Amino acid sequence: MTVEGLTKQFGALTAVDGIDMSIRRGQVHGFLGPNGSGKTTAIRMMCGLMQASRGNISVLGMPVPEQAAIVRRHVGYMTQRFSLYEDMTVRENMRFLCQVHGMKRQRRRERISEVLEQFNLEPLTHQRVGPMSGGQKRRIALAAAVLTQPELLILDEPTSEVDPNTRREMWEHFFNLAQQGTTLLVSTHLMDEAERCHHLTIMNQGRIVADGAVMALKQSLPNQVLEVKGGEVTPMVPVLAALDSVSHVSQVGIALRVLSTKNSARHDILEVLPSGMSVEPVAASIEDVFVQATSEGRRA
Ligand SMILES: Nc1ncnc2c1ncn2[C@@H]1O[C@H](COP(=O)(O)OP(=O)(O)OP(=O)(O)O)[C@@H](O)[C@H]1O
Repeated sequence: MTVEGLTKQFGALTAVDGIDMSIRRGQVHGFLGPNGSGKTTAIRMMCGLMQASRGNISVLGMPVPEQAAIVRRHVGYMTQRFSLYEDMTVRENMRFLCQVHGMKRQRRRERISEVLEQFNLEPLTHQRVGPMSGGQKRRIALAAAVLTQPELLILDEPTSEVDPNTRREMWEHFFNLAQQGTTLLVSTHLMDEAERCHHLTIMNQGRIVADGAVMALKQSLPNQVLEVKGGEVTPMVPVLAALDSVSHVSQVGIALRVLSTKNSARHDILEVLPSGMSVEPVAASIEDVFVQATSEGRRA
């Protein structure tokens, strides 16, 4: 899938501001950004569910919105809000979806059985979706999104409300699907999930502020990452944040993680640290990349 110059304006607000994106087949492509940065709006345009103000979209080689109807047959989309019918059972929901996609009866039976087994949903087959937990609904929504064996699967925050074990299971499913050739675009706010992706695009205020393979993004971080530990670190947060050479400080357990673009930072920190505390350079994480890439908007 490729998008060029994709833009969406809601009156005076430019929610998506001329983004270029390219997603390779068989990859798990993470889509990150603070709340309101434009991810869902971009996704909705890619699926042909919302008209772009400007720009070109090509999904599986077909232009959108011109061929959106055909494209949608090959794309699975799991929205943030559940698109399941609450009064129907799991099986009834699946049967309905297959019918909408014009799947023949025999094929429909096969696919529903396969998917129910694949996602361990057999015990829930005949239960109504309404009273189920948020996590169960997410699992069912994912199963529903892959019923038609889409070539491209777009998942908008698929693991919110999901417990850690189910989350792990869902990610196993994502990689199995990618292994079989499905392309996945996954929006998430969870940094451990972002670390798992092959490729990441980070948005801020409607623009792409970082894009690349996970390792490459970490290596290209202009900031050095320093870790401060060895005592009462909490009172040191405002002290370090006030230093000119420090751009960001956050506490992680018993340590502080400090971002800086200046070489003098380690020296400056040592000058204000009480004795017994240390400051050492550490490897960058995707959270560091995210904080650096999206900090401009917060400062503004
Ligand atoms: N239909 C709409 N009409 C007007 N403004 C909208 C509409 N849809 C989204 N917006 C605005 O566009 C901006 C981007 O919203 P969007 O939902 O795309 O962000 P997001 O990155 O998906 O956020 P989140 O992480 O919270 O889901 C926000 O300021 C939002 O209020």
